[in-house]
Amino acid sequence: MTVLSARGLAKRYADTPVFTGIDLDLAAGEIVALLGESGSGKSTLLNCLAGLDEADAGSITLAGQDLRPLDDEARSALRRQSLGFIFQAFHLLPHLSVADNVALPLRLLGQRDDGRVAAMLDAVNLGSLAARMPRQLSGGQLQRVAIARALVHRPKLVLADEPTGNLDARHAAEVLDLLRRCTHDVGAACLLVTHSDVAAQAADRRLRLDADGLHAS
Ligand SMILES: Nc1ncnc2c1ncn2[C@@H]1O[C@H](COP(=O)(O)OP(=O)(O)OP(=O)(O)O)[C@@H](O)[C@H]1O
Repeated sequence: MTVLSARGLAKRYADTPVFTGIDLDLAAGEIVALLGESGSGKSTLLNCLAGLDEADAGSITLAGQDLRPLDDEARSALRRQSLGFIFQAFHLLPHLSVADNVALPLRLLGQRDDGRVAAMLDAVNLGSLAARMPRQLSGGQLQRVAIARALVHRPKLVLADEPTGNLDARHAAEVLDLLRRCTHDVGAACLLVTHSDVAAQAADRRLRLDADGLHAS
């Protein structure tokens, strides 16, 4: 089942084109690595898919819904429901506990499910740290909280921007393994921006972004 379909996506900043003619399909259950040189536009593409930035041209169909005819509010609602985002710098809220950070996507959907939050924390091996504050965790632990938060509402699509960029090899492998397992468990598709060969090889397939567009790698 196709979770995300993008056609003809293009983005430029002032006079500088970042990418053009991007077509992309992601199926439920697959992890796809997005590779490319620094500055090739990987983060920009991810942000456009997530609605954090706006493409200048093209269409995006997410969970069967074409985003174009939707107003801002409907787009945001669909993205809240269907999307999980993992940032390189974690982006946890410092004044909320680990459990409350993980519960956030559910709260934004008007839901409360303490059992689901606890199960997600167990899935990333952080069950015993639920009451801690983010400043009391290591980098690898923070990234695992971010994975739990991105998946707690069972999104159809997970976008991860260099989720292992800040971690040493052992913790990076652990986080990738968790991401793969959790993504498969919730049946999501995952697009993973990475500079790491190990992460790229762990993906189901690899795409490379360059000046000519997006190619199988
Ligand atoms: N807000 C912005 N305004 C102008 N130019 C931008 C903006 N954001 C990104 N760019 C430019 O767009 C291009 C793509 O940037 P982007 O961050 O998407 O690349 P990337 O492939 O993710 O790079 P890296 O691997 O280094 O993170 C770069 O040339 C960058 O300078």
